[in-house]
Amino acid sequence: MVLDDLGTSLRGTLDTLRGKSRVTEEDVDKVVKEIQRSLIQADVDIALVQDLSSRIKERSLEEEPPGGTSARDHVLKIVYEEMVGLVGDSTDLPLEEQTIMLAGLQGSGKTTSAAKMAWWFSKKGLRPAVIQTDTFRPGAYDQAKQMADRAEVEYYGDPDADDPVQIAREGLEATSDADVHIVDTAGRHALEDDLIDEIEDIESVVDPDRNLLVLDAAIGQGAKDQAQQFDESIGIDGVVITKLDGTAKGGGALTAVDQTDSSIAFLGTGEEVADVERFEPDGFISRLLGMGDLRQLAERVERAMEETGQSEDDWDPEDMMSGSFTLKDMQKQMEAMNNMGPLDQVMDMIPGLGGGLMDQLPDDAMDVTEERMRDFDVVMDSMTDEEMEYPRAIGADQIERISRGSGKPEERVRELLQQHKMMEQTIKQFQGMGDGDMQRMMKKMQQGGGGGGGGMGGLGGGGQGPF
Ligand SMILES: Nc1nc2c(ncn2[C@@H]2O[C@H](COP(=O)(O)OP(=O)(O)OP(=O)(O)O)[C@@H](O)[C@H]2O)c(=O)[nH]1
Repeated sequence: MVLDDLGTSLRGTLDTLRGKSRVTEEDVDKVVKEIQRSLIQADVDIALVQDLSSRIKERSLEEEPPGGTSARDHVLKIVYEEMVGLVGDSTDLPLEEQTIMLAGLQGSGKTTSAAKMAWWFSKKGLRPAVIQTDTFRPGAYDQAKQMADRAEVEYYGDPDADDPVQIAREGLEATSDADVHIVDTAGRHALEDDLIDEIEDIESVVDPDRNLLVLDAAIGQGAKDQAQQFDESIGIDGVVITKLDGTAKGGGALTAVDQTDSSIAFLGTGEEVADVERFEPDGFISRLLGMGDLRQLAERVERAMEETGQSEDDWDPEDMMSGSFTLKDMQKQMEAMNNMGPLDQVMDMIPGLGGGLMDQLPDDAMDVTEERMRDFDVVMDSMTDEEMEYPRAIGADQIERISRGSGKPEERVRELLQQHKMMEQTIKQFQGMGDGDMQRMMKKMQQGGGGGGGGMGGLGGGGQGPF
């Protein structure tokens, strides 16, 4: 993820401010240096970095922290606000009828992003259609069709046609019952004149409400020229940054946003249709700084529940808080959790778990955890209903039988029981709390994760369950 190590290094530096009530110039210099180092490593334009640094420095030293705010929280709040300012607002995308055209170089992730965005709009209750106008790359038609099928959205393309403008025109007609049209265009190795001519022709037929530039996060400063040319030709309203799962960069995309005076619309975090996030500056920066992102977490939980066929009512945290927590509950949660995406991405969204705690784990710890979760699932399938309901009553003989039945070592069965016990205890701590207590607890978790001054923008909403 972009700027991955910023949260950790910054937290280390900010921790040196603990206990201080005022910041000195030297303190702020240290913080600013950390930020500069991370941003430059992530390919953010030097001029942008310098601007940001001087604003953080100036504000930290000149602004008077509100009474009772520690020096650490004062600086963190300013860093947070300035970073949110650096990434800018999210591209305005009303949930209504519209046509979006995608532009970008070959391999930037346009086709994948078209399907992901269509999937995203469909989850918001709209009826999207993807129109593939790429006649240049063999296989583009099939790839786009497969992705659209996976996203379960309407698709139009014509593998035999060679005029993209005609495909666009026919595609819009053929999908006239859809309300969101996403038009994918051909890419090239580099920006060639014929690509620009082609995209301008398609644009004049499609008459899109928004043009989004799709950029690979690893692009670096080359993004600047590309963004400028596309902007001059068709006008860019927003940027989709793809492949954020595979790089610690992403700064080039920020340059493109700056260059086109636009904003970020979506983030791509994997190859599957569901690996997409609507860009939300406050949540994104919170996560980056290790403060979690409850809004994204809540959205993933909601989707995961939909996929497992559970409704909010089946999984009401209040219910779980008042009753006993059985292995059946644990299995349900694990299933939902699996549907939420890679564990490390999910963990980053949990206040108090993002950044710091994760960084202390060895690199393969998450793989081990995912593997272990799969094993737990197999182990649970070998248990009787009664064992699932009353795991505390499981004795040595039963452990041996379950181990044999599941083909997993006894050690795994014990680990599962141990894990269940720990979760049950966590839930007990939550039990009996009123809403206000719950909020205080959430706030505390945020602060524990380096969040400092509570109430920072956008961290409302609620994660559910103890994971
Ligand atoms: N890991 C990861 N891979 C991605 C992401 N988005 C796209 N890809 C992969 O990047 C490769 C190129 O993506 P495409 O969607 O085909 O790119 P394109 O811009 O349509 O390419 P052209 O049609 O050739 O212009 C594919 O292998 C995708 O699976 C992402 O967010 N994460």
